[in-house]
Order: sequence, then C-alpha cells, then structure tokens
Amino acid sequence: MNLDVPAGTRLAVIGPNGAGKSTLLRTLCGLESPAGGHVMVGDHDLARLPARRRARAIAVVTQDEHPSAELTVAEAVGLGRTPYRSSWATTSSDDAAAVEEALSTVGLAGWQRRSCTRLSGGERHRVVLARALAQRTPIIVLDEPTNHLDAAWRLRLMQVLDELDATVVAAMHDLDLVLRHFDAVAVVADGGIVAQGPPLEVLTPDLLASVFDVTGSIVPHPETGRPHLLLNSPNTSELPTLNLEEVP
Ligand SMILES: Nc1ncnc2c1ncn2[C@@H]1O[C@H](COP(=O)(O)OP(=O)(O)OP(=O)(O)O)[C@@H](O)[C@H]1O
Repeated sequence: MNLDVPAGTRLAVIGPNGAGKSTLLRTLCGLESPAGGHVMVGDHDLARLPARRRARAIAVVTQDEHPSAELTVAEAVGLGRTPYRSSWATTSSDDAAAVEEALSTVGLAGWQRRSCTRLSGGERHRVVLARALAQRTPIIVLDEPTNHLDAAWRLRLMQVLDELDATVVAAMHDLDLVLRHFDAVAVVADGGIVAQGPPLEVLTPDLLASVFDVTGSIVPHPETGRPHLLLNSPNTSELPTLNLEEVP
C-alpha cells in the first residue's frame, strides 16, 4: 500500500477512533518505525536522515500535546527554532522574528512573557501550533489540530493551513472541514488505508456508512454555494430523547 503526498498539498487522515490515524502519523514523521516499508521525504529515506535534518524537514504536533509548565510562551514557541541553533547559541533575531510571526498567526501576538501555566486549553494548543509554525519546515504533521479550539479558531486554523506554504498532513475528525480544506483524504480502517483521493470523490454515502456508520449528504452552502457535508446518525429516531421534566 502506498501513500503519496505531493509537495505543497494538504492530506487529511480520517477514520474511526482507534483505527490507527495517530500511529500512521507518528510513523510518517519518524516517531515510530514502520513495521514494513519506508517513509521517503523526497529522495531521502526518513529513517536515515540525521535528527537535525529531519527536524528541519518536518514539524509535528502530536495529540493533546502541552507546552512545558516551566516555560514562558516565547520559550515554548522558541523550541521550534532548536534545529537551527548550535548547542551554545543564544536566540538570534531570526529566531525572535519566527516566534513573533508564529504567535501572531495563532492570535497570541504579545504573549511572549506569559507563563505556560497561565493558559487555557485552547491557548496552550495554539502555543504548540505556533511552535510547529516557528519551525518553518516544508512539511507539517498535525494530529487533530482543531482539538480544544473554539468555533472561530477552528475556521481560522483551517485558513492558516490553506495559506501555509508547506505540505500538510493532518488527522481530522471534522469531515466537513476535510471536504472544504484538504486536497486529498486517506481513510484508515480495518488495519490499513481503505480509500484515498480527493475528498469529494472519497466521502461518498457508501464510505461514510461503512466506515463511520453515519449517513452523509453534500449540500451547497446557502450563501457561498460551496459544498458542505452534513452528517446524521442512521438511527436518529432510535436515540433516547432527554425529557427535562423527568430530571430530578
Ligand atoms: N502506545 C501504544 N501501545 C499499544 N497500543 C497502542 C498504543 N497507542 C495506541 N495503541 C492502539 O493502537 C490502535 C490505534 O491507535 P491510534 O492512536 O493510532 O488510533 P487513532 O485512529 O488515532 O484513534 P483516535 O481517533 O481515538 O485518536 C488502537 O487500538 C490503540 O488502542
């Protein structure tokens, strides 16, 4: 089984809980070794790339990652600059500029001196995303990047990824965002990739029913006309309804 991600494109990895999305992503960025086969970055086998070159090629945000509590926001985001520093070097003006730009991208401009202990869940997540952006790699791998983000920031993050000059691979649960913001989708289920291709071609009613046990319809947005995916449980009428008068 092959999974190709052309440079500069965005691939969403989707599948039910426990299907293996995080495992696939961890393998793609070298945090785990593949049981068989190779991960190639351009012409290079990832397993043979020295750590520093790997870190200059791929930025990773794993699931539910937290910035270390002892760090300030600037220090946590500045970790993304580690692959460009020699061990004795102090922060360069390039590093400071990359940190400032990344923080501004995630809506935290001016937060450099704040302690990471004094952040909300969504703010912590945006700091971790900023660290990956500050790494300025040609490839960015994100495991459920919309976790902890409010409605506005979910959409804003998708816009950031749309505008990013990088190859993006992200595990996603929100299939409507996948339809609207990704060039391709790989569906993980039954221990492998069961489908891959453009989201409009892959997210068919049959696939949604067989992989996720949901019904789905693609409808145009009433104002923009752009396609959106509406999901429903096939057994909605059988779900219990909550009668508030019966709650003690
Ligand atoms: N460290 C681990 N050791 C052993 N098994 C693991 C480990 N991490 C995950 N698994 C198992 O591997 C399988 C795939 O897990 P993975 O985290 O890749 O799924 P996922 O598709 O990302 O799930 P989710 O949508 O719930 O995040 C699951 O059955 C899980 O229980």
